Amino acid sequence: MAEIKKPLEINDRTKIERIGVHSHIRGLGLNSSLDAHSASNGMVGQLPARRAAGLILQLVREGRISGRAVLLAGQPGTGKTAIAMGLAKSLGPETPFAPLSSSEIYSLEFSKTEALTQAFRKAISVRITEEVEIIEGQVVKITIDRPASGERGAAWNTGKLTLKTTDMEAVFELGGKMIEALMKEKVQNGDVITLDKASGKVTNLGRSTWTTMNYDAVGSSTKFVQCPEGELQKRKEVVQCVTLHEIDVINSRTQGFLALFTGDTGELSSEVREQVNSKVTEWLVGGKAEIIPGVLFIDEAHMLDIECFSFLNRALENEMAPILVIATNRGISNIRGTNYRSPHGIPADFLDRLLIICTQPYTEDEILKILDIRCEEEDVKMSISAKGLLMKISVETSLRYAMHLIILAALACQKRKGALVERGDVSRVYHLFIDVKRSVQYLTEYQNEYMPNEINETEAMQS
Ligand SMILES: Nc1ncnc2c1ncn2[C@@H]1O[C@H](COP(=O)(O)OP(=O)(O)OP(=O)(O)O)[C@@H](O)[C@H]1O
Repeated sequence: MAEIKKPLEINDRTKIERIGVHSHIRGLGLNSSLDAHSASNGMVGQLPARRAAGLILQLVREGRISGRAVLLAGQPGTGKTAIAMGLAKSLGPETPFAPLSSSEIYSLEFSKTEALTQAFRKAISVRITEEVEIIEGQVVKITIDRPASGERGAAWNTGKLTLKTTDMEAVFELGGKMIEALMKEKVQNGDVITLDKASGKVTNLGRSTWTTMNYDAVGSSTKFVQCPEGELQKRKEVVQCVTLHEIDVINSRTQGFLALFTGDTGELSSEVREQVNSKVTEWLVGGKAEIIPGVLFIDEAHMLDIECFSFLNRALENEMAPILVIATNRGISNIRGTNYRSPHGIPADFLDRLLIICTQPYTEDEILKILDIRCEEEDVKMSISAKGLLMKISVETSLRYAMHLIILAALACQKRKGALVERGDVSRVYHLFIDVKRSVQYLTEYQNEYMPNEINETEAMQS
């Protein structure tokens, strides 16, 4: 591999915010001395677990995390994933957080170890500082030559760009790609722009303060910048943060840059990874880069098998390893693929290296507060007595089930043209959608009415 390529602009991906099950979680809700507020940042209760997660956050921030692994253990719906999300939100934009559910490891496209290796490398960022050559100036004039054929829709291939600083002015020839980049950035006379000479990337920095005197009125959102001084061509220090996985994908001949967007990376060769590692080490030694280990979160950890645990054990020994946070709601159960029983379905030697954080069931007050936050998040106005009923349902069934009923009750309310969700709306949807307990009860009652399956028939024959 001649040269290791770094991805450009990959951190510019637009995030689409949806109302998801954890969208109300905005952080761990801790104060500056890492004590947990009873309700803050969308997080309610679980004070010891949140405090413990706060200490992990501190370790990550101080970079003292190599080889550490944390287990979040607790009953279903007690906020293990919510705490991991809170941790992720508190990390800051440069620290990577790679979430993974154990079931994603078992794929036909790649081996378990490949899936885990990719996940590990998604949780390690490299901050690269380098000097690039740029052209920076205020646009005086853009001339684009009409296509010779005069055909409508024919591409504009050539043109000229005049740029100036406070000290000089120069004209640059434009090619088709550069014209496209200028159009994409909506560059017009009077804007201050930079052109990256290596990649051809155009950045529109804003309107030059000089233009206000010469051009028409501008909108209130317009950003003003000074007209650059000195030479048009200069060297500038730029900082990029990319994960090791992103560098791997870009340097993998078979995958290429677009795979980052489709997520269709397939197996990456260990050769590419070795070359990327040695290049990154070179950058580190030369002071051009810095490693930022982040957090790898694996949910449903009881679904990992003995090979995965042995891989994780070894991967954690690596000095570049991120912090590993795993979560499970299982008690004593079989280690996947074996007949051995073990706490949480996790082998004893692996358990021994974990810091264990336990989550506890919620009190009625805490459930009420969480439901309140969810109503706000889903923009649902609900009466106090309806919330009380929802809380009772949550105690009898589960927090998740009660949370699902919020939007359903709001729809029932909308249907009767009500302004406030009332007890009756909650009760109506409670009877329309059954929870797990009632589903099991129903199944036991009507078991014989269902189609028999193969296992039942075989079992019946054996007995
Ligand atoms: N302490 C909390 N504060 C605010 N919201 C919470 C809290 N705990 C749980 N929730 C919310 O309740 C729902 C269920 O919680 P979560 O998925 O985190 O539970 P879990 O322990 O990971 O469950 P499981 O073991 O079934 O995976 C989620 O929508 C979560 O955001």
